[in-house]
Amino acid sequence: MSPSSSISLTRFLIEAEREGHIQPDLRLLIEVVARACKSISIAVGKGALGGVLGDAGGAGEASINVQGEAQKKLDVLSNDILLEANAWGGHLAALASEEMDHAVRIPEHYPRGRYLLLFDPLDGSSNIDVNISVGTIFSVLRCPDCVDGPKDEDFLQPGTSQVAAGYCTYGPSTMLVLTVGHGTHAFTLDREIGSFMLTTRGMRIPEDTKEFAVNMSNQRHWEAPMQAYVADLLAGKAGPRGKDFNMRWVASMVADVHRILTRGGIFSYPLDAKCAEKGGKLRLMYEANPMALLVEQAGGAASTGRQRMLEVNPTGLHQRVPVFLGSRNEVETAVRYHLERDAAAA
Ligand SMILES: O=P(O)(O)OC[C@H]1O[C@](O)(COP(=O)(O)O)[C@@H](O)[C@@H]1O
Ligand SMILES: [Mg+2]
Ligand SMILES: [Mg+2]
Repeated sequence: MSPSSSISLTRFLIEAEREGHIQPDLRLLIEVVARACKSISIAVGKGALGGVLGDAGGAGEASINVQGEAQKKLDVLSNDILLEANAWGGHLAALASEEMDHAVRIPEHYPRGRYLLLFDPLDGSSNIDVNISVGTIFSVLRCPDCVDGPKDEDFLQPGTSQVAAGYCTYGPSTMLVLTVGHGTHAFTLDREIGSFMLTTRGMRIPEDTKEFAVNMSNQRHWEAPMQAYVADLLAGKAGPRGKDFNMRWVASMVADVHRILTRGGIFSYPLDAKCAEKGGKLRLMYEANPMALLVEQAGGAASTGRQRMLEVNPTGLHQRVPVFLGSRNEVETAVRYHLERDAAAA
């Protein structure tokens, strides 16, 4: 990685356009999202000084989102920043957010573009108040019916249809990680000049790993294949895997996935008895699909444990799924534990 990269996000996107990887309106849309992420980064960076910590809602009354989760002030603020930045740009037909019940159409009297934008405005909400990395995740789809639509159903496209996906991580440095279907690239915000600068072109996830990320406190609630898989990881050198594994869990998907894109590993949020009714904990459209595209474009793999993530046919805007992603061989091993045990139980 060059510490003195001179390629800005803008220049990178212009090159991608010249090479025919993106259309000019998608370039502008990505620029608008990046600008919104800069504003969120400034708000996150102010912390307690900016009055942005703590729960949203009035005195003694929690504000609950469509996911049934209590919102933080920064969840609401980040959502507003993304809505405001994108609503009138002319590149979008509609937006959908983890924090909103339904998609929002661009009003008819504004120029309506041909893309759909989905986002998790603030990922890792439980970490906001303790000054640990959080992030924003986004995904871009084409609008199939921009004349009469768009409706919620127009967003229900498999992850393979994404034309762009990315995240911004608000950590020690602010980074934007992006794919437009031609590799996964990392940009670091140069706070002095206010631009995202290319710092890694073509991120590659090592195929093998000795590091896993999972919330171990859910162990007793997991399904049998996951129990067996993690038991064998924990058995280390003496066990069937023949090597010792390390564990990391930030509890911000953006931060955990960023580590995996940087040095490998497997991230999982499997099905457990607590979230089985909902289908999982993480959201397909706002979290799993964009991360799956980024990971695949970096040579990794992403699965529900039983199916390639990007091939899941969505049934709802807020659908949840089990997630396994990261180093290709390790994800394939985890999937094998599921499929073999399913077959034996059938
Ligand atoms: O608190 P848990 O169960 O470890 O879950 C952590 C997971 O939940 C999430 O925080 C969910 O995202 P939100 O903060 O956007 O709801 C992920 O980022 C993270 O991987
Ligand atoms: Mg999230
Ligand atoms: Mg969120």
